[in-house]
Amino acid sequence: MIVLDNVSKTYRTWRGPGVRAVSNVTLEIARGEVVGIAGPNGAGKSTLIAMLLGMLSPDEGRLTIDGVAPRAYVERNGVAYLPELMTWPLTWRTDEALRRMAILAGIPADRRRAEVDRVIDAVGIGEHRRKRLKALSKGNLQRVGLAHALLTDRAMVIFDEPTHGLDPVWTARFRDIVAGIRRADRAVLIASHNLDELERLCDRVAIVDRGAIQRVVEVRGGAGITAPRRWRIRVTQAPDAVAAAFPGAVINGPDIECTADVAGLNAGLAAAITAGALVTAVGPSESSLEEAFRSAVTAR
Ligand SMILES: Nc1ncnc2c1ncn2[C@@H]1O[C@H](COP(=O)(O)OP(=O)(O)OP(=O)(O)O)[C@@H](O)[C@H]1O
Repeated sequence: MIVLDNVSKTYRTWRGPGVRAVSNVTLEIARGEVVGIAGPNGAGKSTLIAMLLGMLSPDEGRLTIDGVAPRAYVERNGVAYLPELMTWPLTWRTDEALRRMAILAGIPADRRRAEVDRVIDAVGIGEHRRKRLKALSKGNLQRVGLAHALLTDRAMVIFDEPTHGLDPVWTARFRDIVAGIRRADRAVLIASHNLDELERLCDRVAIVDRGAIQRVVEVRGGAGITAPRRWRIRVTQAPDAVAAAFPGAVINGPDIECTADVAGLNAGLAAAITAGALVTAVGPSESSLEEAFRSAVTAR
């Protein structure tokens, strides 16, 4: 559905060579997919999103959505977009703001009230519906933005830092909301600094740095199960038995850090338990996305 073919964008300045914010990005996003974009500050995520929304044009390469330029696509079909920062007048009241957005989205008058109620309910802001936006907390304002994104039935959904400002309960609920909007005919793109969130929500995550895609990581469906990775094993008894079962393992306080694939992990644990280890917890020492991010992004 979304095709970026060698897309680049440079911000021109009066002096100097300008800033090449996006550099030769090639990526395809199909209907049915949830794709993440991760990258450090200034990596080019917002510039990519602005081009997908048709607000900026690439100055090299080709970017199409359903075969047409983004601006034409968005004008024809609309987009569900949650921006990083809310830009509506803060004197608007929550329900009135959403009603205006419903009008702009072309929702017929007889369904408008029900649709606004539905999204207010979906993001749990019923008690704030008559408040002015300026009186809302940051997290509740973010939920209003999310309500707006849920208001329309769009095939392209773009979330920019969607859980920014949300408390842990709503961060978790947001995951359910994304699970609910995943659909076979819809492409969802999520830009976030929260790798844990991207790992839980997305099928693939593009790691962007200095304007370029450094890696695309498959994060779903047990991808990488045969690849060795770092594990952290906690024991209350016989840590030496665990260390002995994993060549190169390091005992670090109550934890043992080791490297193994999933089959090796199970075999090593079985041997350690037989040798008297009492295992209380086992988990990856860092997520595979974190590992990929760390190796793909140049420190600065
Ligand atoms: N209007 C602009 N004029 C000139 N340079 C810009 C402009 N907007 C962004 N840039 C530069 O382009 C590069 C990419 O910026 P962009 O905002 O796309 O990054 P980002 O990944 O969204 O960053 P963040 O995570 O901090 O939001 C940065 O070097 C930034 O300074």
